[in-house]
Amino acid sequence: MNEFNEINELFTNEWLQFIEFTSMLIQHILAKLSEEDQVKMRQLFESSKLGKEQIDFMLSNAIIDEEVQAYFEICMNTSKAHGAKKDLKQAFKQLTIAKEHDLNLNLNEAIVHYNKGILLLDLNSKELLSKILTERAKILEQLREYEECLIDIEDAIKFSCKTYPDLDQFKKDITEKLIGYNLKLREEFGPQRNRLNICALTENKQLPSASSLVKMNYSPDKGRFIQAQADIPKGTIVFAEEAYVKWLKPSQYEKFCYFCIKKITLRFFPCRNCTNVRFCCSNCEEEAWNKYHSNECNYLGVLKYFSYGHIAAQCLLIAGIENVIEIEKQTHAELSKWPKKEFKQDYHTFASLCAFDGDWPYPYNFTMCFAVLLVLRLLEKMNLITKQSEDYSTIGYIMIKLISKINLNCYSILNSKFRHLEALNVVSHKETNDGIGTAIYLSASLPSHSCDPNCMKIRNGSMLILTSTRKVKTGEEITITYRPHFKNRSFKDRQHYLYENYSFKCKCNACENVWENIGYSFKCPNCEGPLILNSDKTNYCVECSAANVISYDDVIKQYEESERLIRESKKLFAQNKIDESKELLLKANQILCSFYSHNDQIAIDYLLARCCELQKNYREALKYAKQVIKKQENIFGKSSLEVANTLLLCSLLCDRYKKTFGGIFQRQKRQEAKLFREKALNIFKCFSKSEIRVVSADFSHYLPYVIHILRKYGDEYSLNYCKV
Ligand SMILES: C[S@@+](CC[C@H](N)C(=O)[O-])C[C@H]1O[C@@H](n2cnc3c(N)ncnc32)[C@H](O)[C@@H]1O
Repeated sequence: MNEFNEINELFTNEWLQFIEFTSMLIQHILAKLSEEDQVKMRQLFESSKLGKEQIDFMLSNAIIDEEVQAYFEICMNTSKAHGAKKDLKQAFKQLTIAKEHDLNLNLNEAIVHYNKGILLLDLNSKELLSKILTERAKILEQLREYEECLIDIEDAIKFSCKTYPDLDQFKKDITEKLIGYNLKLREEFGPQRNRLNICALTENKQLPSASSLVKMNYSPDKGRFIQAQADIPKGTIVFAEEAYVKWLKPSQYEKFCYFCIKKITLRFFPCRNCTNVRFCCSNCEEEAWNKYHSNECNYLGVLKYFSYGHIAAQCLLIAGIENVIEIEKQTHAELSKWPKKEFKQDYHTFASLCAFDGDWPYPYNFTMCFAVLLVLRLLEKMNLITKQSEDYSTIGYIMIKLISKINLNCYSILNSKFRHLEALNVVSHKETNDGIGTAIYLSASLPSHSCDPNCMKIRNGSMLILTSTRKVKTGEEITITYRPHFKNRSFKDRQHYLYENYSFKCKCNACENVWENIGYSFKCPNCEGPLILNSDKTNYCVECSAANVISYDDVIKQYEESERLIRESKKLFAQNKIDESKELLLKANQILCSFYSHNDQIAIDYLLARCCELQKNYREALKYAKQVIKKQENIFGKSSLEVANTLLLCSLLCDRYKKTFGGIFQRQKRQEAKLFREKALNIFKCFSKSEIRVVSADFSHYLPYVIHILRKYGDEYSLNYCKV
């Protein structure tokens, strides 16, 4: 078992570590099994689908049982060795340091030590907790962090057994300050700075958290899907749903609320039992505790290795094991009878979610099975099941099904509510992965995928919002993208990705019509037509149908060189070496000339416009900005936010340009600036209902100008931006 400890040290990502570990373990186990069992195990895990058979085999084999137990104990001992415990003495030590910092006006340091102290405090000492929360609130007040301060005061009032008129007054004062402060922000930045003000929709009786404009329907091709039952204007919220299960990556335990996944900034509320996880307030702590954390709390050190296994365990705990067994037995037969008449937000619904139907590759399926056995062991420890129970292996099997459902229906929870590229309406060549957790939504699991979707996802903590990105007509299907978009992957790559990851052959409109992304293609050496590149290195020209006419590796090499040049030029730009930066950009531009409209070309033109602007060469800056518009129209559409942003940039450049002229030219440029501005505002207005106007990263430099324009000319709602 020593080698396993080494692996523990090697990996920072628990799940990767676990996969690596189980891959190694399978060899270890095979070597110990009888020849007959070796053959059986190989067959079970190398060829057939994961299910009851594998679970039963693993449960009935004494050697495997021993290995499971041995690993389980290692995890338990490791987590015991590393986990800090509540310690009143240490807590007081921290609180004393905090007080000293407070007296010396080192307010941020004081908060750090209050946090450390509160984490170690026994929450049963309610009066003490209330007193310390009040002290922390006072510091937060001095830091003008009124929202955070108010949460502490409310918790202080909640935990205090006595009535404190002082606390009530404190709450009143801070509430007033907060209103005043928000009004000030509103004056400076417009309404609702950085905030997406969306309440869960409750109008739809069939689908909780969906708008009444949609309903569920069924087709033999796709199963259940969501359909518009009235015309839906662009920018309408069709789903706003809280996650049924939300799982935070262990590496994020200290950074986000373990229950609602809100970012922890200055302060947090601790778990009543452990020092592993943090909450944004006592209400979240209470809810998590009541729903699942009371059971799993002491075993987080073990569970954190199992990722999907942990999420499945949380599903079981939230739903209640007996309930799950009962309902799973009933619904198993019902799955073929879609659509359901009723759609209740209970475990019944979760059980009826579609499951991943493909084959998990070996030894990944062994990893999953092993995780399930470990969770079963944990459930025993929690006194929720016994090994003697006839349902023991059934729960194992249910867990496998749960994992398959999670695999197919899960959404990533992203670090920032606006960071997701889709929210920027940008389809990027390179995909980013800044997931901090995983969530399951019951209603929002139903929309189908399309490579040309009509809705986009926006995350706000663990809340998922789907909004329409164009007008959706009555009867049309509501679609989102499961990742591939016809603007960033070839038809072949899209089909491959969806089959590999979700086990279905995509039948969306874009795929049925074999749409290729011309905007991302390369130039065919024969006819200069759009040449489509697939990730398996094949390529073909849409215009002359020539196949495999270029070397994939050569193109990628050139592309990487252009990327390097852009990187270097950005560095030079940051050092204020504008001429040198421009030179590299022009070189990169030359390389990318043999490609069609890439995002990278847009980035280059943006930077060139910026260089020219700093050189006060507004005419050339305007030329590059106009080139950006053309490419953006090509990629994102004429009325996209990207185009609107660049139109505003053009208007800014015209304004500056005009100052270098006199008389008639000045008037002409003023007129031009106005035209650009009006076009931009018209686009922004279309997005105003969705309350989302995002300024993309490339554009952040012009943010003050955007704010200025929107405040001066936009409607009341057209300013809700986010720096990214
Ligand atoms: C997350 S579920 C969507 C809800 C599912 N249709 C149901 O009945 O529960 C994903 C499954 O829907 C079907 N599906 C979704 N988008 C599809 C598409 N573009 N083409 C074909 N099938 C699709 C596939 O069976 C896929 O495995």
